[in-house]
Amino acid sequence: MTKERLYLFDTTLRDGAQTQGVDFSVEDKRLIAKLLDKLGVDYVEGGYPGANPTDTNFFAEDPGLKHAVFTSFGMTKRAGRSADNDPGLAAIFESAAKACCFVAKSWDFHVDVALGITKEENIETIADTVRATVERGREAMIDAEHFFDGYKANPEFAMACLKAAIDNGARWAVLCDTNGGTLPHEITRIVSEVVKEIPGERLGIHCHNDTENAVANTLAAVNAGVRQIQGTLNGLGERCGNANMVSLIPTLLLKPEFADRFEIGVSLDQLKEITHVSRTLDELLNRAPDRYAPYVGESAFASKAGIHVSALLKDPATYEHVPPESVGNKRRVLISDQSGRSNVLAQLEAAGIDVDAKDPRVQQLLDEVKEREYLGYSYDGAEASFELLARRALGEVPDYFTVDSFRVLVERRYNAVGKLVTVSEATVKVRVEGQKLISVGEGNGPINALDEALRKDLGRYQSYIDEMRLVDFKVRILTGGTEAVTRVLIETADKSGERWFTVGVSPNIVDASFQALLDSIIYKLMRENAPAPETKRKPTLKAPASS
Ligand SMILES: CC(=O)SCCNC(=O)CCNC(=O)[C@H](O)C(C)(C)COP(=O)(O)OP(=O)(O)OC[C@H]1O[C@@H](n2cnc3c(N)ncnc32)[C@H](O)[C@@H]1OP(=O)(O)O
Ligand SMILES: CC(=O)C(=O)O
Repeated sequence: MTKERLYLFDTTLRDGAQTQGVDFSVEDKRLIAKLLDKLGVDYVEGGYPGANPTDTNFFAEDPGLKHAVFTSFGMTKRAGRSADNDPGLAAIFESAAKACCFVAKSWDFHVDVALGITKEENIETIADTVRATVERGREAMIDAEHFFDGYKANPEFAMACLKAAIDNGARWAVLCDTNGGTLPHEITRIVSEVVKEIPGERLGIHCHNDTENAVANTLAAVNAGVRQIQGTLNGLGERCGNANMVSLIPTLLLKPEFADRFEIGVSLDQLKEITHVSRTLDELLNRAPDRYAPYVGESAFASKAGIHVSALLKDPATYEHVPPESVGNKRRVLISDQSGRSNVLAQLEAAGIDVDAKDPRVQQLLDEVKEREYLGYSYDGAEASFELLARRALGEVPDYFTVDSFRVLVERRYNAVGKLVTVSEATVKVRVEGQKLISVGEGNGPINALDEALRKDLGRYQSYIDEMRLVDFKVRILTGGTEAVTRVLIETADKSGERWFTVGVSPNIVDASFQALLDSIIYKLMRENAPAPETKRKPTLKAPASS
């Protein structure tokens, strides 16, 4: 069966820039455009030339896309003036864009209230704008704004707007659910009616996510006949965002209902880049990646429940809807009080710890995890602390150094220029192979000061930890066992980009933080194969008697 072509139109750089808190520079735009091009999307809509200096500059040069069509956005010409005389259109036509996508009103209520013109004038603005674009040798298309609301209110007018574009040479008329309130069954019904008059290969879909149905609505529109999909990376976009390309692309390529019928510009090899693309965008925007994002989130293939893990290890298909590698993601097995022996074995194997499945220490370790979780520890987000717990149980963690004591002072005082300041100072006394070391650290808070002091001088181990940095620090007060305790989760990173998570629990926040900081340093020393001191630590769990 020959497959039909579906076209992907990415609007991260335009609708995505309409996300609260998102602000792209020209350089960001160039980088993302290249990323999208490499991924294999068909159109990269880069913004609105003439609307602001960033977009005008971005459109001044061709970004050198190899596959995607460089596309501008803009509104149709103002009523009452010709397309040749419209300054908004002039800026778009001066740009390096090869295709132009115009937002066109298709809801009579909007024509009346927002534009204050007649329906006939609106149709004429669409027709003239498209004609002028085609005359200049550019590919023209319209985003029929509020199409679904417009169709419900006045289907004849909504259809006339689409036809004004198509009849004057637009390659695409894109049906927009601008307010994002349309539901999948309505999309199916309306698109099925539209394709009776305009062929699906001239129609696109643009859905907003205000009822969390943008992806579902997009797929419903494809099933009903449209052949262009608009969306954004990570679902960025006005208000609640747009249809998420990062969810749509894997669905189109991996789900037989779509993969067997359609072809897209992204290959299965390119699909393996999608996790990287999604995280690169977050990195660029300084946003924490959504851990729970379908396909690409860190938790998308993370299994926690013992019953899941036990089956997953027999065959991943038991609990995975697609293989994580297909989207460049990874399988993760979590450890917690929801675990069984299978979780422990999988984690040990992932950490490179060789233990026989029948070794009684596996059950002992599981019991210890459950007991510690009851006391307030949480290992499903602190894999480095779990690995240390396991290796300590097996006697594999050297006593690199010993902390004799620490002290933290918090002082509020007037400084030399008479300003009231709160300063924190920490002193840590450690012993490294018999050598006593005392370090003092200052910080904007007690934990920061403690971290500074602890990592200031570890003697022969200092070079291994020089490039560590504390990335995140989360505190929760909870009831551990029967007492109120503080749980501190610390994320640490090093220069290579590796990140690891450790946990500490205590009724005292400084003590809990200190435990997590210590775990973080010891984990790093262990990963770096730092030389062990002469004396080896005894296992905390007894090895089985040899037979
Ligand atoms: C559905 C969408 O997401 S559309 C998103 C469009 N993107 C943006 O708005 C972001 C960039 N926009 C901008 O920088 C500015 O809005 C500009 C430069 C485009 C226009 O700025 P201004 O001229 O100051 O107008 P302002 O933003 O206040 O109002 C929009 C004007 O466009 C008119 N307009 C809106 N849609 C259309 C359309 N499809 N065709 C013609 N005119 C339109 C409105 O009636 C309004 O006109 P008015 O000022 O005569 O009332
Ligand atoms: C064009 C567009 O972004 C919309 O109608 O939502």
